[in-house]
Amino acid sequence: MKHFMLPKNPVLREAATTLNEQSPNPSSHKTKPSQSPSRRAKSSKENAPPLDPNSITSDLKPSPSTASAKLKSPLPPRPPSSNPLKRKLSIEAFPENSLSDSGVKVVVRMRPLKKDEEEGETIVQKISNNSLSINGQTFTFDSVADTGATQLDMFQLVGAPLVENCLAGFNSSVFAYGQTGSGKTYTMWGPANVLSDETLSSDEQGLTPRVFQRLFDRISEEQIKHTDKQLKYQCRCSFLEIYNEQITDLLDPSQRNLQIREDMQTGVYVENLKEEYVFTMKDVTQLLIKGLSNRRTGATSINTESSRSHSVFTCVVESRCKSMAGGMNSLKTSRINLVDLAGSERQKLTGAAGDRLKEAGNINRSLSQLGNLINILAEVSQTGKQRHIPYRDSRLTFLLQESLGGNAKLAMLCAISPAQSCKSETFSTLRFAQRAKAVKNKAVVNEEMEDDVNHLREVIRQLRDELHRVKANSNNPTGWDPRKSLNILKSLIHPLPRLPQVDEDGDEMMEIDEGAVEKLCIQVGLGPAGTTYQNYVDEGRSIIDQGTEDSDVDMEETIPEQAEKHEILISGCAEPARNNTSESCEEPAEEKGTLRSSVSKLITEESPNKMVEVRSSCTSGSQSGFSTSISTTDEPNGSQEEIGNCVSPSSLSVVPSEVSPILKSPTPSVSPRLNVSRKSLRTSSMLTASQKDSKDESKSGPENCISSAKSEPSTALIPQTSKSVLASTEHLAASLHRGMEIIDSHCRSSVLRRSSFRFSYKPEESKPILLVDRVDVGVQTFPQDYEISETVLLCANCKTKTQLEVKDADESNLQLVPVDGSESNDKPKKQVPKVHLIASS
Ligand SMILES: Nc1ncnc2c1ncn2[C@@H]1O[C@H](COP(=O)(O)OP(=O)(O)OP(=O)(O)O)[C@@H](O)[C@H]1O
Repeated sequence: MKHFMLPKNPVLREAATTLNEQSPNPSSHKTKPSQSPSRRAKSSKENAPPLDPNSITSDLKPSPSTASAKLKSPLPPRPPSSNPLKRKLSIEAFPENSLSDSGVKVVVRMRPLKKDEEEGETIVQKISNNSLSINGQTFTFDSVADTGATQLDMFQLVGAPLVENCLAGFNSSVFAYGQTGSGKTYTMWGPANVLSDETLSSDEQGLTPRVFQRLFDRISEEQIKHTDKQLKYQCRCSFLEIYNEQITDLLDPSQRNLQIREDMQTGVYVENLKEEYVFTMKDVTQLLIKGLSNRRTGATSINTESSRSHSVFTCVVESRCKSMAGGMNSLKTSRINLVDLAGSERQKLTGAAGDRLKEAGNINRSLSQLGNLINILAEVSQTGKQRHIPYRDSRLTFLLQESLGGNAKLAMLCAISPAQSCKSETFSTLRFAQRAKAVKNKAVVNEEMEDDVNHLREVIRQLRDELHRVKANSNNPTGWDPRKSLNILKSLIHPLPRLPQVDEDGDEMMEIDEGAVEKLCIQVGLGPAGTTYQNYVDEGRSIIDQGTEDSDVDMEETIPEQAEKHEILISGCAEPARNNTSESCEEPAEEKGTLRSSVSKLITEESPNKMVEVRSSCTSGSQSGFSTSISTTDEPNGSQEEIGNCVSPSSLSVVPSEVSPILKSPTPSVSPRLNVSRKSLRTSSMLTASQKDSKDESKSGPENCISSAKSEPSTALIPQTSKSVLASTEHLAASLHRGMEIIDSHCRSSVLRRSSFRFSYKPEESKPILLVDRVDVGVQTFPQDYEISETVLLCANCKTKTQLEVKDADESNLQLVPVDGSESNDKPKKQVPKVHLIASS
């Protein structure tokens, strides 16, 4: 039979002998692109039926060489657990009424005896419409068609429901399974000489042409019925075969060894498989004739035109309509898979040799893998146990996986022979059919509503947000995200143009465009790029430092290097006080550490070439506030250079650069460092000298720090007064904003700018802050309507306050500070005493 396959493609015939020698490596086989992306096959997971392992001769069962071949099989790489989720989601995404917990429909068809078999005994008897017996053993299925069943009967049993399922939006598949010569091809396609009969006048028309005739009839009916919905259908078909584990496009036989691909959106598909749009029965018939004529067949002792490959005819049916209710568009997509498997055969029976033997081995192997898959699916369906489903065992099962236990309604058409000679094979087929009957698929209506799309987008957005939040918290238990804070800080620096926002959710290391920040600083008018950049960095760091008050246990390690680098250190209070402050601010260690770490990271990422030191200090005083001082040291050619700018109106300090009191402190402090720094940057927060003066100087110390903190719990800018301040980035950012306003104000009013500055913030009830005499160091950043009352020098070590007498300072304790505030080496510099200069009112 199969005389419709007359014009065998010579290319394929030739290829049949060479394909086995080709490497299965996908990269080694080029395929030309498909006609258009829209025509590219996206045949989702398609299905195929299994083979009873019992029917396979032992010499054809999987062997080590088989396993090796399997490893070489160029199936797409296994996605990282995304597929199960995808499948799960795709099923759960549908409303319950669109779900169909459908078992596999099994129909057994018994072909008539052949002439050479007629003398023998018929071993199979039909008992009822759904049961039969063989050698006294009864099998029950969904339907049993005996030898008198017609092609139309088979269509009514299998084809008609398939069409209705398809129009409802379900994927629908039919697999023809059975031993060679049992009538699979006859049932699926019908004889070739009647295939071209578009009127289906021949009783021998196969299932497939009948299905499409019915499909087109029903489409017409539906369109007439739903004209108000503007119902439109589109069908596109493809036809392929799997021969010796290689895929060939039967509609374009030059496309051989096609590769199976898989992605999240389209599922499993065959790359470069040709798809043809069909609009009439004639279109389909032409495709069937063309494809079947290209299918590989061969003569065996049982079947003169035995199919030597698995063939899969796929039609994707899309329907679009407008819902009357909301005018939303609806898109239903269903896939029809019509699969004619190659027949299993016992080599002893068929006497296969040469190519036939090799083909038989591949056929049996893939059918065996299919049978194994069915066994597992049946077990899972019956017991509910979770098991690995070996879809990747073969091209067949991988390609057809959606139909096997997945999103499809599946009908298994099992063809058997009643001949005595086929008894063993028939038993195997019936057992396979029994197992297939136990498999439960989860078919869903593949419909997308416009509203659904929008809803899913929103869900995705929310999930993404949640994921980002969790990721951020996993890295930072306090929830404080330096990236987020950086963005907030950037956005708060008014009136700066917004800097490019940092991806707060990115996994990669945050890299700050130093140039961009520098540019930003220039734009805001904070002074020369180099120094203002550092100021900018210090702003955030200082404010954060206010909240952390934590310490760096690595302080000791930083001392030698810092000493060598002639850094300028401006700090707010003397060492003991600072140290005590760090210890007395009663910050939770965890918060301190975390925040400190985050801040350090932020700063060091922004300023990788600068050593940054953050210090906080508090002083006693009822008028609490904070001031931030920033110092920058550049050390070109080893020359000592200091740049000190104090924006604070009332505090100014210069500390010795060689060994700063802070560095000497054995108590925790912060010294986040990256790389071998050529610059150092330190910030210490402190109360203004005027505030300090309001209290007894002798009370400055840890106790006063604590008391101050406790006495001013409502002062927003006193970090040590509330833990919430630590956790609130916005709060810190607000502090920065306030500070920046002050800076802005200063920038507008001040004639001079310096390379470093200090700014302070005080509650309204605090005393007026007086400007400090700049001398050569620092710069005042407050409006000039303040008057300097006095200048006091406070020793960084002993905290004693004295009148500033630069000339008395020990020359060895002098540092060079650029007068104009720039970092340039060319700028004039002036020696200043390396001691804290604190201006107090
Ligand atoms: N129900 C039937 N009525 C009449 N003839 C049939 C029927 N079933 C099968 N035949 C005939 O039996 C022969 C084998 O059928 P067919 O080629 O369809 O078997 P097959 O299962 O496809 O075999 P293979 O697996 O080797 O391809 C053909 O000549 C076919 O015409």
